[in-house]
Amino acid sequence: MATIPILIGIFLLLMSLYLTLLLRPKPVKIPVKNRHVFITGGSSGIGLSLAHQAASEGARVTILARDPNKLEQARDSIHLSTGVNVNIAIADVRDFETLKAVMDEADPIDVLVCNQGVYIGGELEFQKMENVKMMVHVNLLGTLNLIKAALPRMKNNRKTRGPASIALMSSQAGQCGFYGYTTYSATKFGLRGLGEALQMELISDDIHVSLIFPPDTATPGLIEEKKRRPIVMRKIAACSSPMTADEVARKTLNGIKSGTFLVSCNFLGFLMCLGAADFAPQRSILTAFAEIFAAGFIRFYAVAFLWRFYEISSRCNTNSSHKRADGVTKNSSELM
Ligand SMILES: NC(=O)C1=CN([C@@H]2O[C@H](COP(=O)(O)OP(=O)(O)OC[C@H]3O[C@@H](n4cnc5c(N)ncnc54)[C@H](OP(=O)(O)O)[C@@H]3O)[C@@H](O)[C@H]2O)C=CC1
Ligand SMILES: CCCCCCCCCCCCCCCC(=O)[C@@H](N)CO
Repeated sequence: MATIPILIGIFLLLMSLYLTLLLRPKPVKIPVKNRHVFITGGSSGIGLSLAHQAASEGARVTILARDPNKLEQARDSIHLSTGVNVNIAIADVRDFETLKAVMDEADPIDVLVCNQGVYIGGELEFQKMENVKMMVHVNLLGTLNLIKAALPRMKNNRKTRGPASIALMSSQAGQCGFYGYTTYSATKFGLRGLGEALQMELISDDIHVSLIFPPDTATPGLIEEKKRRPIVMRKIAACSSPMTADEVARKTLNGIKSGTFLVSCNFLGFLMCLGAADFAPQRSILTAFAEIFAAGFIRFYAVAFLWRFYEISSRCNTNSSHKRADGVTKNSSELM
């Protein structure tokens, strides 16, 4: 009878050995103190909270966005609460040449956080093509622009400067495609492919990629989004409660510092990451263990969530007059 626990013990031991030998990349610690942390979309919401936290941990911080007034307000608020002066950079991430000029002028970057992002809600059918293109351009191409502009100087003298990080701000809508998020989800799922490939390209340069998957987060961006959110998505979003920008920024900074590839922000997000590990690089034996053993159970749980999401979608949409009567639902993007 004692043979079963012994067999289980041997199995777990072999599994640990397998993971210890094979898991890549190796664990890493990425400090932020006295290092240059460059945050796009750093004048508002999650990016602004992150800038506050990085500055208070002794990082040299630069925030980038388009609106100079918002950037200056952000700089003043960070100075007021931390006593630290952050640098500001004015650029649109869609403009590669300006980004290149900004990156060539700034101190070489140790931690690049590609956090800028836009969401214009609504069903694809009713969305203006210019808004579809704008989301792809800012969220996905903008991130590629940033990385391409920053990389040459990030790689320089890396051996003497220690490990670096590139963090990509995805979303839980980059793990599950939600109603009203066709384009946005495409851009945020796109960041996952980008991140996996980039990590493989940059591992020998000691540059480590993190992908962050926040749920709804109380920011100026979310306030705007909620004004036009399709009713189906309002009901789906009610399945999980919003986090504060400070909480998400804390998870982001911890994820960056530990070189974690898939960074979740709340418990449901943690389950989503465990269940969708696929080919994500993994450094932690414990998490790899959990991914291997939890995947099936999480799929079981996810099926129940999907059942609920599809119930909501078909109940709200079977009566098309109801849909049309709700201006927010049907004409969401036409309002833009
Ligand atoms: N809030 C939420 O519920 C969630 C947000 N996210 C993601 O987190 C990130 C931050 O979101 P949140 O804090 O809500 O954002 P906000 O809308 O509050 O702020 C967006 C920031 O991005 C900047 N920005 C927008 N467009 C550009 C551009 N073309 N070039 C440069 N900067 C730009 C804005 O400044 P300016 O307009 O001056 O350029 C601003 O600083 C986004 O990528 C978002 O998709 C993910 C999950 C949930
Ligand atoms: C086992 C798995 C369970 C999964 C359940 C998940 C329930 C999540 C509800 C909706 C979350 C919406 C996130 C989008 C946030 C976002 O990116 C926008 N706010 C952009 O501004």
